[in-house]
Amino acid sequence: MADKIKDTKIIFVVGGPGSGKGTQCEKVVAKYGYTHLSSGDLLRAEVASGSERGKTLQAIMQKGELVPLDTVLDMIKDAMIAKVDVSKGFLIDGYPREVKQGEEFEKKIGAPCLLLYIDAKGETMVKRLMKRGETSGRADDNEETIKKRLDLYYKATEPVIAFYSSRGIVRKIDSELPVDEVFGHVAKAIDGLK
Ligand SMILES: Nc1ccn([C@@H]2O[C@H](COP(=O)(O)OP(=O)(O)OP(=O)(O)O)[C@@H](O)[C@H]2O)c(=O)n1
Ligand SMILES: Nc1nc2c(ncn2[C@@H]2O[C@H](COP(=O)(O)OP(=O)(O)O)[C@@H](O)[C@H]2O)c(=O)[nH]1
Ligand SMILES: [Mg+2]
Repeated sequence: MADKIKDTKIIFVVGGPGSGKGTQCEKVVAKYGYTHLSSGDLLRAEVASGSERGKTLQAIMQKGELVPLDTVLDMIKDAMIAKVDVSKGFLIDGYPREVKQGEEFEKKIGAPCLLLYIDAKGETMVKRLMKRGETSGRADDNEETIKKRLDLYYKATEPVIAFYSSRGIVRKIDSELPVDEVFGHVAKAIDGLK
């Protein structure tokens, strides 16, 4: 894995729940052909499979808590291995959720060259998630779980941004703007990569 991943760009996409990570990642895929791996989607796929492990995961996600680190990391790693030969770059969406997740990722997989920090106000995120909840069918898009996810984001995930800022790889993206303008800034950050 380590030698194969060397020439592949790894981009962490970090932001609160409902900040617009998934929306922007889709646009990056369309323009740059990167591989999009959403840690939340990988977990939801496991839940949908109906496996025993999926049942355990579902209970944790329903509460808005973090699933065990190794579970998510193994899923991301397997998905990366499956694509590494054909991928120009990886968008790792919704990961790391805490500094420890980032450290373990780097030990087992490799270092990110960029962290896209998708930033929106708390009230904006809540509004978007309540709207998304009307159609998403996601068990965690409800008022109570949204509040827990937001609290956990501020407590556990924001420190991730400070951690990578000191390395100079964080680009803060204002996600209050219309989607296409947000993407303009995302594209600039990616174009700036060597
Ligand atoms: N690295 C991760 C990613 C996700 N989760 C679990 O999966 C849930 C959903 O994750 P995700 O889809 O990334 O949700 P949000 O951050 O709310 O963002 P989005 O709305 O983009 O899906 C989280 O609340 C959490 O329980 C986790 O534990 N660890
Ligand atoms: N107005 C506006 N809505 C957005 C923007 N980005 C995402 N949304 C909406 O906000 C909701 C959450 O977006 P999503 O990409 O799922 O966010 P994620 O939780 O960070 O992956 C979706 O219903 C999107 O349609 C944006 O830049 N502007
Ligand atoms: Mg998402």
